[in-house]
This record gives sequence, C-alpha cells and structure tokens, in this order.
Amino acid sequence: MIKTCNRHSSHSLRGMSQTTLFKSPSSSSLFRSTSSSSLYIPPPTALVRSISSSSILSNSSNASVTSPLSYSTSREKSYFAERLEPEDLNPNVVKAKYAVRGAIPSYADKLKIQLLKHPGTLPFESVINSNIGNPQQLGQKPLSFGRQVLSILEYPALLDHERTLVDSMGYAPDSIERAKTLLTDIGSIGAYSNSQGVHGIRQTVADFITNRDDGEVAYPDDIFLTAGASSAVSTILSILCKGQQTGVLIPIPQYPLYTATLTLNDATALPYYLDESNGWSTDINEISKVAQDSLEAGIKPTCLVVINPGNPTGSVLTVEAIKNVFDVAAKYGLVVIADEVYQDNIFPGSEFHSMKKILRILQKEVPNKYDNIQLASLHSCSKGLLGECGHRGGYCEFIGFTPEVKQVITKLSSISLCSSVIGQALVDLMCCPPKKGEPSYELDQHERQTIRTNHKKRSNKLYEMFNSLEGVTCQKPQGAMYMFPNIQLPFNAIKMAQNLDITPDEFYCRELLKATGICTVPGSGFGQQPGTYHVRTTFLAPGVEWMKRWEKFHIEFFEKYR
Ligand SMILES: Cc1ncc(COP(=O)(O)O)c(C=O)c1O
Repeated sequence: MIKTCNRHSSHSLRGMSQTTLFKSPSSSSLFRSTSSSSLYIPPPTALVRSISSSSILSNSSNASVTSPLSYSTSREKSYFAERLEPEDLNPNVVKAKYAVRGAIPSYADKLKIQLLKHPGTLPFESVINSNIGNPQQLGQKPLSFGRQVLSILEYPALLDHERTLVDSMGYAPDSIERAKTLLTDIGSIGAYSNSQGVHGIRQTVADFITNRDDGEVAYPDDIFLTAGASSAVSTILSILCKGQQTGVLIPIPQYPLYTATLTLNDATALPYYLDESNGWSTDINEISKVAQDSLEAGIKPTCLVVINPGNPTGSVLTVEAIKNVFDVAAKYGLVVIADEVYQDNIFPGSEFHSMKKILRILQKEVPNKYDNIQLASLHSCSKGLLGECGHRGGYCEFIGFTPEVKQVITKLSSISLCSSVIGQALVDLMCCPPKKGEPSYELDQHERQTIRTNHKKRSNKLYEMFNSLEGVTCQKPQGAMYMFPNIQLPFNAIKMAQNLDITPDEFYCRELLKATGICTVPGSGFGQQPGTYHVRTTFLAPGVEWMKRWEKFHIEFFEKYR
C-alpha cells in the first residue's frame, strides 16, 4: 500500500466533515446524571449485520448464497460485524460535556482551516482563540530559564558544550546547574518515574508550599505530581465518587472540567451559585443549604470544590470566605478540592490566600473542630506566568487524608505509571524560579513583568470596553485570565436562538465568531442563573485591535436584533 502525506497534499481537506456545526446541547442534563440505570445493557440490535451487496456476493467463493439471512452457511463471507454506534459506548462518556472545547471552538477550528486553504474568504484574517486559557497559543513567550533547563534535560549531551551554551547561545550558568541537579534527581526523562513523582521535585514543591504558607510545613509524601490539574481532579473524583448517591458541591459558574468529570463518574453535581452582584463571591448560606438539601434528598454531600482565583469569574476569595467554606466542610465532612491553579495570576489590590494556610490557622485557633478536614490543593504549570499548558505539569497536595486513603491514591496513580517527566521537571522550575543574585534572575524578572503588564493592560481595556457596551455588565476581575460579562440579549436574538435550537448565549458567540474570528464560550457551558446570559473570554490575545472588532460586532448585533 502506498502511503501519502495528506498534510501536504492539495486534497488534504477533502475528508472534512460537513456536519451541522451548532447542534444544541441538552441543557437539562448539565448538573445531574440522567441515566436511569448505572448498568448499561446494549440494545438488542444484531451485533452482526448482513450485507446484500452483489459485489460482495460475486467475490465470494460461496456465490450461490442468495439470502442475506442465511447466517449459518455464509457467516464468513456475507456478514460483517457492525461498527460501534454511540449507544454502544460508555453512556457517561457520551453524556459528558466540555464547553471550552465544544461546538464553538470546533467551528473555530474549521474556520482556521478554511483560512489556511482559502485565504480571504472570511471577514477576518485569523481566528483568535479566546475560549481557553492557553497563553502560548496566543503568542506568550515561554520563560527563558525554564526552556534552557528543559532543553538540557531533553538532550543531556549539550552538557559536553557548556562553554558554547553560555558564550554563544545565551544559556545562563544557573540554568545549566539546575539541569544537572534535575538530571541527578530524575535520571533520564525518557524513563518512567515513581508514580507519585520524582522525590527531589516533590521536595521542591513542599519547600515552595512551606514558604508560601508562612512556614506551615508541607511534606513531599503529601505531594503527587500530576499531568496538569486536570488529571489530579480526575484522580480525586474517581476515588471519591461511588455513583449517583455521591454529591459534589461545585460553584456555578464553574470550570466545566468538574461537571464533565462528575458525569464520567456518574456522580451528582450539587451546584452552589456564586453571587454575581457581589463580585462573584461565595455565599456561605447558599453552600450550607445545598449541602443540607442534598442530605435530605438522600444524596451524600461528599466533596466541595472551590476555584480560587475563579475561572470563569476572576474573583479572589477573602480569608473570611475561606474560613466559612471550612466551617461547612467540617460540619458535613466534605473533602475540599482547592483548585488554586491561578494563584500566581493576581491583580494589584487583591491578595491570594491559600486554603492550606487558612486551614492551619483555623486548626490552631479552634482545637478539634477542623482536625478531620481533608483538603486536596491543586496547582499547575499551565497558568501563572509560565503558561506551559502543553507540558502537562502540575501537583496536588493531599492534606489530612488517612494513610490508607493515600495508598489508594498512590495505587490509582500507579495505574497510569507516572505523569510526564518533563512536566514534573517544569513543576520544579515553577516552584523554584531563579532567585535574586543568580545569573538568570534579572532576565526572568523582566520576562515575568512583561507578562504581568500585558495581562493587566488587556484586562483593563476589555473590562472598560464591556462596561461601555449596551446591555453588558462585567465584574472587575481580581485574578485569573478571564472575564465573564453578563449580556442582556435583545428579544429578537433570543427568539432567533430558539428557532435555531441553540441557547441565546451560544447564538451570540456563534455570530461573534462568524463576524470577527473571536472564539469564546457561551456562559451556559459554565452554568449561570436561569434567564441570564454570559460569555466567557480570556484577555490573553495580543493587542487591542480584536477588542475593537468585538465592539463593532456588538453594536451591530444589538441594532439587528433589538
Ligand atoms: C480552574 C481550572 N482548573 C484546572 C484547569 C486545568 O488545567 P491543567 O492544564 O493544569 O490541566 C484549568 C484550565 O483552564 C482551570 O481553569
């Protein structure tokens, strides 16, 4: 068989699907698994399907077979096993939704290919992926220190040319030293590591946490290195979820990783609404009520997710709010997942307080009450100033779990052998950046400051733009990488969306994409108060020209559908 390289062939796009792009998701199943039974029985359709094609029959040595039902005589030649249909699959996987890579981003991918193949056929020159916090996709440069170290880990033979690295290639001596240390810790990055992660790197993480939390000691044995925060969430929830009787409190709006993972595990999401009018703060009465109602409905509230700083809201929790969360957790015995992946994306005027630090304070202030709190705190190389999403590095610190439960966590981690070892190395660099006085320090600080300045500039600009637009209100973000403006969509736009069988916010995002190339995510993918409409966008795209495109689109949209 002759293989051709499709990518460079002029026919490479011929196979592109022409399917309808905007089929409506069923919104009613967003929060609760709707399967009537956890036991899936395949439909009684034939697993072997006949084909009556004469061409097959004529090729058959048993050409005398005329009936496609004569199974016993012609099974080998005249029948073939049917291909899988979605109903043959794990229904939880089929049901799971993940809006940040949903219908709008898929449409955007198709438009990108169209632009590549037929430049000039769309009203914009490029698609802007504002649907996901993926900084390097939008031109953010990787920090030099990290990449210098990683390059040596990938190709240790570079160490035979240290002088050339420093004198001709701009490597800093401390990145070379760090690479040597990591190589001693790791061995080869091409080998599996310990399932929990390389011990020396877990020690670096523990030191980072201890330092961050004003001396509250962290231990390498409590740290699990993970393939980003996503795999940590998957690990924790698959251990905690025992079916639909397990309830997990999640903030609404939420990052859809949580609803998707709960659907995969056939558990029940217990939404607690954040208070938009109060900067998307947590309302502790609401959280308590959700936990209590769930108990009364026979669903055991088991776990409480806190995303701080918030995605998509950009809010940062106060110490008081965190203490309140632990009060509810202590009362109902909830495991707390602290998704703190944006802890380094904090705007001036706001302060990040780690949940671990506040827990330790509470445990000292009020003996016994908080002793049994179990906290899983997540961090990631994908966010912060590294933005190394593709390297899949992250960690989870497990606090307060029994040794027996930790053994189960270790066992589950071991089933996937280990997280990416280069990702683990990046966690080391995230947790221990160059220090003052070290050769890389100045450049590293400069690169970080540039990223911070850009984030601040773009977020301010976008925030001002949103609040200047008809029908739009937007809370000022205190951290993270997103905005979640509330759009009071005009009546005719809502009607049009109904006609198209899509949600009104999806209609707005779709029209925005078609007109400007800006790819966003409808608020319905994150959850929102019924009757409200939001759009989630990052503010990472370079420049401000795209914001002007958005502004123009919005004005025209309102004119058209008013
Ligand atoms: C709140 C939150 N948690 C977790 C993740 C997953 O990040 P990672 O790349 O570390 O898996 C994201 C990604 O955007 C996120 O926004």
